Amino acid sequence: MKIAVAGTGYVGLVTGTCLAEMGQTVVCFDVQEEKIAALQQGRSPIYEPDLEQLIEKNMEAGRLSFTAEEKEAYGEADIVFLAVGTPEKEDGSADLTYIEAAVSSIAQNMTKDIVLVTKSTVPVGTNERMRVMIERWKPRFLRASVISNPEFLREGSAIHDWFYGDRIVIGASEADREAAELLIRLYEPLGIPIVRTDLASAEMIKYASNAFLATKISFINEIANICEKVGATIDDVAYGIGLDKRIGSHFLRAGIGYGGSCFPKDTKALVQIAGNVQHQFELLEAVIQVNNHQQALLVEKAKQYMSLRGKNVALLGLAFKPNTDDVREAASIVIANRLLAEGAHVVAYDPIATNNAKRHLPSSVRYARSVTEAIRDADAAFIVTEWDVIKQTPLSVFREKMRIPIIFDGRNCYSLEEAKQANVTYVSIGRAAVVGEGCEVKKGKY
Ligand SMILES: NC(=O)c1ccc[n+]([C@@H]2O[C@H](COP(=O)([O-])OP(=O)(O)OC[C@H]3O[C@@H](n4cnc5c(N)ncnc54)[C@H](O)[C@@H]3O)[C@@H](O)[C@H]2O)c1
Ligand SMILES: O=c1ccn([C@@H]2O[C@H](COP(=O)(O)OP(=O)(O)O[C@H]3O[C@H](CO)[C@@H](O)[C@H](O)[C@H]3O)[C@@H](O)[C@H]2O)c(=O)[nH]1
Repeated sequence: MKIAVAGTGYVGLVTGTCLAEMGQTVVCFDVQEEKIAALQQGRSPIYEPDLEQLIEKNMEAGRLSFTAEEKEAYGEADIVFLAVGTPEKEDGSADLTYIEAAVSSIAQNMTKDIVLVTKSTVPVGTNERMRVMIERWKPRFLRASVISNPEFLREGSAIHDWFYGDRIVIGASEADREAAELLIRLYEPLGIPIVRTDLASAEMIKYASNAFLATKISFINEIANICEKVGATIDDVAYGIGLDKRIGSHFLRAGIGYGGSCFPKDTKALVQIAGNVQHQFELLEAVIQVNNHQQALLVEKAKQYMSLRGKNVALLGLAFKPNTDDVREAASIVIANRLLAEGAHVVAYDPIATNNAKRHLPSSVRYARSVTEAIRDADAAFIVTEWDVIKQTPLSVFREKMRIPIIFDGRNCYSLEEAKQANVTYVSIGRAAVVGEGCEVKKGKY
């Protein structure tokens, strides 16, 4: 059996590589020739733990290959996994241009009956429309089945998530029952529970999952903001809530809001999907609004302590979360722009994401090669991503290196006890501020 994968972003690369690791023969195609050229030399265009080693291993075993030729990818393929991007349009709805282009190319280049498996996140109804499209464009004597198989991987732990996911969702219409069974057999060795649905329900499971997780984050962030005002501590509150099994302890880390290539776009797309059927999704609209507010919160907090004009500010962490080089919709972009608008000089540090960040952040941001270089003589430090290398830097180092040791921590990397012992001014999320001696900065005084 030959498997083709369309798109070599996170989802395409992880899908192709992990299927090869499971013993399948896989060829991955992308329209970006430079990505394919790098991959053909065993180099991953993205930073994802363990991915490059697995790519190399499976290329050497002859199970995994990469091509920029559509014919080579789709000709003779039995199954095609579709993993192209579905970015956000200006109105928040999903842009399906890449999906349509890929379906058209698959239809023109297929030489056997195929099962088209949609991994990309697409609005409810898209797979049904894809069935119609491919039916119209493919050779008449061949058959194409369409399956919705949304992906739930998290960046930074994508390989683990493939092999140990909580569930696999397979949506298919009655007419494509055999194709769904083929896919179920392909996934069976993983031993992961399989949820078998119709096309629309599978598409909805993906959006509803992301929207629910985003809701949990905005909820805990709102609780954190109230905690600060009533003298409660968010760490204890989140722990106390999470022990209730009906709530669960995951996704209750308060911070500077969610970012990344999925939650921001998928929440907006679901508001649009609901709007298209005259349903105003008020709860999700509020989740999005809370998140926008939360991403800007750290700068607003800093302004209560100091004027940022002319200050040297260290921005620690640029990726939207640790263990990825992805900067899409990261809070660092909002924070850097706001700091610059307040007149601060920004020196940024990220262990992996700097090259990507340069494409997203204003050109006046300067870059350091280490935490200590970024905080040297700084007037304030903003912690934006909880990379190990950042959160393992003792606060005593901040005290020693900074001109005035004041830290605005958007990820609650340190305990209040550590902050007191290090004698720094430490402002975090949902917790009381710690004010160190010699850095009692107050509004308008600094
Ligand atoms: N990134 C994630 O963590 C994640 C997780 C689950 C689901 N998803 C969803 O999966 C989809 C892909 O996400 P991603 O982050 O991997 O995207 P990405 O932007 O990293 O990569 C998409 C790739 O598709 C390629 N492409 C565009 N048009 C093509 C075409 N016609 N043929 C072949 N390749 C083409 C692009 O060149 C790019 O390399 C999106 O719908 C996303 O919402 C992403
Ligand atoms: O308690 C938490 C958990 C996460 N986050 C933030 O939420 C964002 C998203 O984090 P995460 O979900 O770990 O990363 P993604 O790689 O974006 O994965 C999400 O989006 C993917 C794309 O749809 C889905 O496949 C995954 O299941 C879903 O978790 C990041 O900015 C995190 O910092 C918090 O602020 N608090």
